Amino acid sequence: MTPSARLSASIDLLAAMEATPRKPADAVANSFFRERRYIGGGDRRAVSGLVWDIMRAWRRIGWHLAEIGAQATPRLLVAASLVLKGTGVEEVSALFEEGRFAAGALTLKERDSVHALARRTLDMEDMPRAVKLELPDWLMPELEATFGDALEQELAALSEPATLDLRVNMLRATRPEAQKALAREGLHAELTPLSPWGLRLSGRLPVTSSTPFQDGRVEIQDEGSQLVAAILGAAPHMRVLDYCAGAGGKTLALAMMMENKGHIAACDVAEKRLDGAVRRLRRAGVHNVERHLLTAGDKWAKRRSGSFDRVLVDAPCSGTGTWRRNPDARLRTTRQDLDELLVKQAQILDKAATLVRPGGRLVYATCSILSAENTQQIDAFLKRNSAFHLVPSDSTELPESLNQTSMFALTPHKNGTDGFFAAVLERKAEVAPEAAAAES
Ligand SMILES: C[S@@+](CC[C@H](N)C(=O)[O-])C[C@H]1O[C@@H](n2cnc3c(N)ncnc32)[C@H](O)[C@@H]1O
Repeated sequence: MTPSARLSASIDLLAAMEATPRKPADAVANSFFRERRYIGGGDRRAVSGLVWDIMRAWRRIGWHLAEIGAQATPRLLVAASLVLKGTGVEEVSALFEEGRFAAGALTLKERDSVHALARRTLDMEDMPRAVKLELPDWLMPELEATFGDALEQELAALSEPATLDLRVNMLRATRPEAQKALAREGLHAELTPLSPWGLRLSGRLPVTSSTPFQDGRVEIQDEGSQLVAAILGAAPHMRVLDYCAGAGGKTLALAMMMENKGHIAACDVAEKRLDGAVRRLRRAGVHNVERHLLTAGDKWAKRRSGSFDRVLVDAPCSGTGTWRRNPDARLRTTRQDLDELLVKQAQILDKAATLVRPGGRLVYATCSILSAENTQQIDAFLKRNSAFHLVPSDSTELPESLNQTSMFALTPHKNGTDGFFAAVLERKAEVAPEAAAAES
């Protein structure tokens, strides 16, 4: 593709995103490229790179365009993004050339806007704080309360592109073995500093076509997500429930911790997601997992009440901890979305708690950085459920810095992971009748 054809494809992709504002940008991009198989890998990466850069600067570019009285059309967003990041006006105009597959020349009005932007830079002193930080206005107080003075640093780290983390499947290989196997295919990975199973690649590399991925020695999983699985402390022969299992990302890690021994029930309300786990479980050589689709009026949970040693609630959440990967979500999340999620999380937590055996443990986790979804949910749960209390994790797989912690809130800035929260709760053992009588 010529540089102008790449701009043209970027403009089309932005228009497709604008047409489906509630759909995650990566889902729109996937269908966009599926329908245009003629766009090769290098071009696809260049087009996505440009569009993702624009999304990371969405409010700031929009603010500049509003300041000069221009409309934020996909064409102007692309042109403005280039100019505001220092590309000369003439160079940008030349990129918008005529020709088959090209972006087409800038109109007179567009040229005027580009000229008006020439004296500006992406970040300006007089921008409102929420614009500078690429946040919806309503989220500012939430995040100020969570991060205080560290807000700028935390959000800057959440704007950086994410690393690509892998979890080595110890059922199939050790970390050094997997690392060597990847290196033989040109994929150079470092050990992750916190997870004992993690490898880190920098940049978007074609991992899924590599042999170690295809034969189940490695799985894509952020280091923070690996630590959420680790904090549960699942061990061989336990009965474990992954209540919001989705496509099984954490189920796979739990099965590995259990050395494929014991039983895992992986539940979810979304059939398609749960189906997505089948191939991954097979590839990883996991065979101690039963999948169960939760439906209204289902007796499954009732029959298993109080029967699990460990229960993981990887709750549906705002996903604010994964903004590095989904920069569009930063501006798509609404106050109403959050309010609905808070209700849902509390309901799921209460339901999942009934499945924990006396003396058993429940881990509540989110990939959110908002205290409303994290510590505040735990505080409220403990007030509603006096049978539970916070306890230090008994996992032997946590790094020293998190050893025996009862709660963590990881962030890209502090830990180099996605933002993840986890809290360990224990259901108090039932007091035996004789003991109760002696106490009274
Ligand atoms: C954060 S995702 C889980 C990701 C998954 N654990 C993983 O590691 O790949 C949250 C999941 O909760 C599921 N969910 C939503 N409402 C639920 C409910 N009422 N009960 C159980 N699962 C629910 C969603 O379908 C979604 O798959």
